Amino acid sequence: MMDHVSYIYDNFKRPVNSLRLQVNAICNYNCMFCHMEGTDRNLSYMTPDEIERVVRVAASFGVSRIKITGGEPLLRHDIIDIIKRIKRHVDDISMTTNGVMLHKLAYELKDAGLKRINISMHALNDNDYLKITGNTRNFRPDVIDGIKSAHLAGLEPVKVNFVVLKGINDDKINDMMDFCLENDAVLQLIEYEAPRNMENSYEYIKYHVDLRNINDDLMKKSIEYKKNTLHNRPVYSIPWKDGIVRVEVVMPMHNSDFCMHCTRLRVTADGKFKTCLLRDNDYFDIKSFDDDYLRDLYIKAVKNRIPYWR
Ligand SMILES: Nc1nc2c(ncn2[C@@H]2O[C@H](COP(=O)(O)OP(=O)(O)OP(=O)(O)O)[C@@H](O)[C@H]2O)c(=O)[nH]1
Ligand SMILES: C[S@@+](CC[C@H](N)C(=O)[O-])C[C@H]1O[C@@H](n2cnc3c(N)ncnc32)[C@H](O)[C@@H]1O
Ligand code: SF4
Ligand code: SF4
Repeated sequence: MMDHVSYIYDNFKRPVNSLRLQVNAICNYNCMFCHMEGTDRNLSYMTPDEIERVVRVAASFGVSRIKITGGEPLLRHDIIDIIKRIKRHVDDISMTTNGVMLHKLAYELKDAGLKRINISMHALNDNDYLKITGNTRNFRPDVIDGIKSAHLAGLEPVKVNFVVLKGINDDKINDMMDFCLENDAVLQLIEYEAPRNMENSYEYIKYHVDLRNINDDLMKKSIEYKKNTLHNRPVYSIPWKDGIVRVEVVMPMHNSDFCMHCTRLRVTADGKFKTCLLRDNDYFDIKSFDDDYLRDLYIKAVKNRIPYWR
């Protein structure tokens, strides 16, 4: 573990203290809104050793948080090995998953070094869940088992990701607050996001909900208000039924404050640094996993980061 290392700053005074690591770009779902972390679906992947080399170099520049994502990260048969290797260099390891495989893996993930987990579940009824995830087989009960197993295994906090979609689930936020209260989870309300060139698409206009009004309403109801330093995202504590539920709101669209607090560099499944989710011309190909080469490329990528919404 590296102590007292200084971060590399980009030219907008943003330090990079975390990596968003896409460990694959395949998935057992086909969600109607999926951005695939700004990549295409493809079969590429880095080996656990290659991932460890990238993480070691990032840690040497002060990176202390790793977010594991995909595709669906739990489809990798070697995910436990990957986490164990990351853990040698970084403590705060989290994952975002659709949760289908989680009930089988939660304890192993925790033992390997995973600290916390975000589980995507965008509907509480089967029809909407199948429609959103593009599936014919219903894994929603497995996902709920996964949420419960994550708690039992000690992955804390458990967050439930909920992308708000007009006409599909935007009237279900209260139900999700009930669910999160019952399951001791943080509800993460997420605005459907897209790059500028997709904002006028039929799909986007049809389903996008601006979360600002919902956010204002939550703020009024809250008794405590904190910030997730990443993106300066608001986290509210809201008295709800017989308890208190925490709700985080992710409002990335046209939000310059969100981008000014973006402190992560991305790594794609096919071995590239990527400076921004919404850009498509910002890749730095990791052609060699040699330390010196990786260090130079890492610095180059960080220095090329530009806030998307300004
Ligand atoms: N525009 C943009 N959206 C992001 C970025 N990182 C995450 N998101 C979106 O934020 C939502 C939540 O992402 P998660 O992977 O669950 O969580 P996280 O952003 O890593 O943060 P934590 O909840 O603190 O672990 C998803 O819809 C992501 O697409 C980013 O750097 N830029
Ligand atoms: C790309 S997925 C990868 C991890 C995993 N497969 C999952 O779905 O949780 C990461 C997160 O981004 C969210 N997401 C995907 N496309 C999105 C979009 N266009 N707008 C907002 N969030 C999106 C997903 O719901 C999920 O919470
Ligand atoms: S589960 Fe995740 S990666 Fe898979 S399609 Fe849905 S959002 Fe995309
Ligand atoms: S600059 Fe903005 S859009 Fe790009 S990755 Fe960071 S927060 Fe996301």
